[in-house]
Amino acid sequence: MSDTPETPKLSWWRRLSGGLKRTSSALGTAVADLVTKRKLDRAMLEDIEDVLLRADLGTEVAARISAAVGHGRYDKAISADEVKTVVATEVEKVLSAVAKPLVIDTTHKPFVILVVGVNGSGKTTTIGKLASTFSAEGRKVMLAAGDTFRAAAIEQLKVWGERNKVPVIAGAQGSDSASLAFTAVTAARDDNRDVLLIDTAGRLQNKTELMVELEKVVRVIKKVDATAPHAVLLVLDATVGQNALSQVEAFHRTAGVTGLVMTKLDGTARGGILVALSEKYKLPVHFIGVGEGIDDLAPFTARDFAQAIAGIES
Ligand SMILES: Nc1nc2c(ncn2[C@@H]2O[C@H](COP(=O)(O)OP(=O)(O)OP(=O)(O)O)[C@@H](O)[C@H]2O)c(=O)[nH]1
Repeated sequence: MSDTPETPKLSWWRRLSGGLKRTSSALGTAVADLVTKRKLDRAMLEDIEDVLLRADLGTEVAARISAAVGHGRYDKAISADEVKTVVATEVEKVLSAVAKPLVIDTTHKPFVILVVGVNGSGKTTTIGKLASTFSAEGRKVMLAAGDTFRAAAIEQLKVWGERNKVPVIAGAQGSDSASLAFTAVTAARDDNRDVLLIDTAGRLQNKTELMVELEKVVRVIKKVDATAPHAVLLVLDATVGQNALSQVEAFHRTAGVTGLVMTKLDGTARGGILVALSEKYKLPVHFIGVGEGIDDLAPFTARDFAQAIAGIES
């Protein structure tokens, strides 16, 4: 037995492919059942398309994959591995178009990043991880506890601030989040910070109120710097599946989302939805979260994700 520690890359891949196992196993088993002892025909392709839809890949991508599987293979035997390879190839094509790093434009000081998403999606944790990443790059970071609705969210952000040794601008629970954002952008500018990460509420009394508040936060930030926020990151929980589509719709309309972060890809994720929403909205995907720890945020790479979904060893 080897006691060589796993490389970060390997342990990260293991968690991603493990998290997407539910999707990849279901897909692998269903495809194997369909192709065994049969030659490819229209009915088989329709069945394959259904399997892909159940994996949350969306109608357009499912149709495209099934057409690619059929291409030149009618009346021939096909293996499950061949189908998986086509799935990985087609999914990678969709994701390659959106896999983009988050670029910090240093002409903005501070570069203001507003982090939005529903309650529990992983906003605060992602901010903590991003603060660590940016600090390691030598940037001066500041955090703002804009989720003034929940006392625990404020405390949680303070803990991440201490862990990263970066200042946190926070108010009392129930205080106005837009005015907190105003204070934070001003403080970050006065303190010559490179990056300001602003947390926001994921839940208020109702969805309309949440969106109204978010609009106000954006409006007020612009009073300090008309070009801000410079990035609006929507944090999506990979376990919610189809629900992610309506979240993208709502937050994009309200806050002008510039990029996505998908979290909880280490658990029992339903990551296929990232393919469907990449096809539909074409928003950049910057990072994925594969755990609760400070280092468990990785830049998004199309190939790894596509192979993990298809259940192909990287
Ligand atoms: N397994 C796993 N858990 C995560 C990941 N990201 C966040 N979490 C956990 O998900 C839970 C919710 O995360 P938060 O960061 O508090 O989510 P939030 O969006 O800020 O939630 P509110 O503050 O309630 O609006 C916490 O228990 C986190 O530790 C991830 O990538 N993987």
